[in-house]
Amino acid sequence: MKTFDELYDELLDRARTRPEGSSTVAALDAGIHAQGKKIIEEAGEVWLAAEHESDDELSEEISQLLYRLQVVMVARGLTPQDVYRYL
Ligand SMILES: N=c1c2ncn([C@@H]3O[C@H](COP(=O)(O)OP(=O)(O)OP(=O)(O)O)[C@@H](O)[C@H]3O)c2ncn1[C@@H]1O[C@H](COP(=O)(O)O)[C@@H](O)[C@H]1O
Repeated sequence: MKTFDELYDELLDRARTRPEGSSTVAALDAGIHAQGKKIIEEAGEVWLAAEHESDDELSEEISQLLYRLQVVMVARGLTPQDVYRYL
């Protein structure tokens, strides 16, 4: 179990250390266009899960969307604080 901020710190560390087999390193290397497509894909899955699936399945889809948003944050050099100031 981890918080949004803890996941962000983990992804930042992956970007810096580039460990073998990291999904995050692969996603960062794929570029902003591919990262954006993943956001759209996961957002669609959240929508479908909200209409048709269980709370557990919806929670998992939301976690994947949060992850994909964080990949773009890391790629663009945004911190959680950059985002929180608009909440
Ligand atoms: N929370 C996530 C996470 N959510 C989703 N994903 C990635 O998204 C994939 C699932 O998304 P899809 O439904 O698109 O699956 P897919 O179509 O089969 O995947 P692709 O073929 O498109 O890669 C997973 O296989 C992961 O590659 C994640 N990858 C990593 N994390 C967390 O990020 C941290 C760093 O992970 P690594 O960079 O892999 O070390 C760890 O805490 C992980 O738990």
